[in-house]
Amino acid sequence: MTIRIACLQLDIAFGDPNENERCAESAIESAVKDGANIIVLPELWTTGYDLTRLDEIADEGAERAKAFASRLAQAHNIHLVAGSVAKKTTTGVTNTMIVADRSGQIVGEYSKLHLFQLMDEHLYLQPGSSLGLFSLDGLACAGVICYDIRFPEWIRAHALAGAEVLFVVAEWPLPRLHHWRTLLMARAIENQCYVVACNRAGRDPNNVFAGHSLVIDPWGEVIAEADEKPGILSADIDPALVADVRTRIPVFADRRPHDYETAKNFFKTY
Ligand SMILES: NC(=O)CCC(=O)C(=O)O
Repeated sequence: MTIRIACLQLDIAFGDPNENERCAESAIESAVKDGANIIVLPELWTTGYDLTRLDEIADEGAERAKAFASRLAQAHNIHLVAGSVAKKTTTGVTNTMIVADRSGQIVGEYSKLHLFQLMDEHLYLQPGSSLGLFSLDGLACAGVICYDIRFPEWIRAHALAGAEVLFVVAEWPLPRLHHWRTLLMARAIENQCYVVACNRAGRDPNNVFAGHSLVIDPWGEVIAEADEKPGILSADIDPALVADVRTRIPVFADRRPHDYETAKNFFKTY
């Protein structure tokens, strides 16, 4: 059975949660009309990278984003991988992904583990400390955020737990478009999973963003790719393909973790 995915490649109004919610809701309605079962939003889609104003605009406990995701998921009977938002906590602000299932339950919450210094995240945000695993109608899913895709061992931990679909939400700048496409394809091929990657479009005061949201199958084939403009990228995925590819080339069964450990200390002996 196929599942229709829609990535909402939005342009994000800098530091304006009200305007961004309005745009996201209207894009969600369009994707629903097109038959989407799972809808994905980009990274920090309510505020953008307006990090100097987080005191004012970050979402207390991500409660507003959770209410938004829960209401729309239930109203439209869809799963909503509601991108990430700046979540205010007692120990600082995190870059946190929220996932609501079709019943309106919040079934996933993951805070970005690897903070991206080139965009000053380490100055304003706290890293998370938990895995990004969740389940949607029995489909084993993982969610990661932008820079996280440069850490294959982090994605592997999710694949080893059984993830069949990796959702990536991002604000990835245009100058590194080549890295974005190549890293996403590599993560799909090495983990033999679907990769659904939703990037933002447009620009902010510091960056021009790449767009090019992608859906890649477990064989590494790009089945849908957006251009750089705002829009909705739709694709149908077939979860049965994951088991098929994993049977054809049994990468997981052929792993030799014990031997990988021995490499760690090799040069320390000199
Ligand atoms: N928002 C991000 O994490 C951007 C990551 C990025 O641009 C990269 O090159 O990595």
